[in-house]
Amino acid sequence: MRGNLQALAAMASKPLTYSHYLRIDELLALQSPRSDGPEHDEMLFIVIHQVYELWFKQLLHELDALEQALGASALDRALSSLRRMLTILKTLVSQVDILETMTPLSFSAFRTRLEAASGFQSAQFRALEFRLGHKRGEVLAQHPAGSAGRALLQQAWDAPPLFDHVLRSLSAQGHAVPEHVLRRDVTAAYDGDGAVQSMLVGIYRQGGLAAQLCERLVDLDEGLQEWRYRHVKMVERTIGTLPGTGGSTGAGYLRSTLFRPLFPDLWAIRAQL
Ligand code: HEM
Ligand SMILES: N[C@@H](CC(=O)c1ccccc1NC=O)C(=O)O
Repeated sequence: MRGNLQALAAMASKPLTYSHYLRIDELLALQSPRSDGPEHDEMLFIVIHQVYELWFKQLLHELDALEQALGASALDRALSSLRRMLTILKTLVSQVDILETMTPLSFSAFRTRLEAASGFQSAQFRALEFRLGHKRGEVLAQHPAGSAGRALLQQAWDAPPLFDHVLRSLSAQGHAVPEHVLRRDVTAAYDGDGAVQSMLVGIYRQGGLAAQLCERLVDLDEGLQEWRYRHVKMVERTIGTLPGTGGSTGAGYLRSTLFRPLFPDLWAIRAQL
């Protein structure tokens, strides 16, 4: 207790600086290349992944605000949160360009030091997938019980995905969302519903903020698919047909993850609009 008081007194006496507020010294000490030398490009590899994880953290933070706005049927706030998420997603896609300045030769010079580490193990990416509705039990099980990643994923697993928050908000605003969809098991996959699609067609024809919300959700779905596509092309040019360090077939596996929509109803109705 006395130590805390002394630390607080010391903080109170010193003026707050950029470095102190942002804990820059700690942040810049977090890049630990493992290769001999070390290989110049390993620093880029580490930095870009850490930047991705900070943006994943921000996307999850914005998702909290989006879901809160939907719960209050405050569609203007919901659209602001979505606009920010979409802009972050564009940055995540464009960041792939930076990593593509690394040649296959540079990457292969330190790739063995990555051992079995892989993006497969990104708990925040998987939490984002769960919160956006792409829940898979086997992914949850891949993260050790008691780990921070497992706790994050369990919370995301139990929570209603974004589209359920959208449907509950639309229902609260008087739109005809079927009861069986509102009461569905939120840990189960959702493959779309005809009555929901009819309701959405009505929303589009009515226009307004609810229609804009649906269009931004399509942008979000497309944006994540865009990142997956860029990641596949980067993998193809960097390791070709080599298997992944995470045990997958590599690019072949990643190609199989493309084109799975997060919000199937919004894609199913395009021809009716
Ligand atoms: C040279 C760069 C990269 C290569 C060669 C690469 C390769 C791979 C491969 C082969 C996989 C399949 C799993 C495995 O067997 O390992 C994978 C998965 C993944 N990688 Fe990368 N990756 C690279 C960069 C990145 C970056 C910068 C991120 C950003 C966080 C990232 C995030 C992920 C994620 C989230 C998965 C799981 C995808 C899924 O299962 O849908 N990767 N990566
Ligand atoms: N799975 C990648 C290795 C890799 O890219 C990676 C390794 C450690 C931490 C994050 C990574 N990024 C994506 O998988 C590979 O097979 O080369």
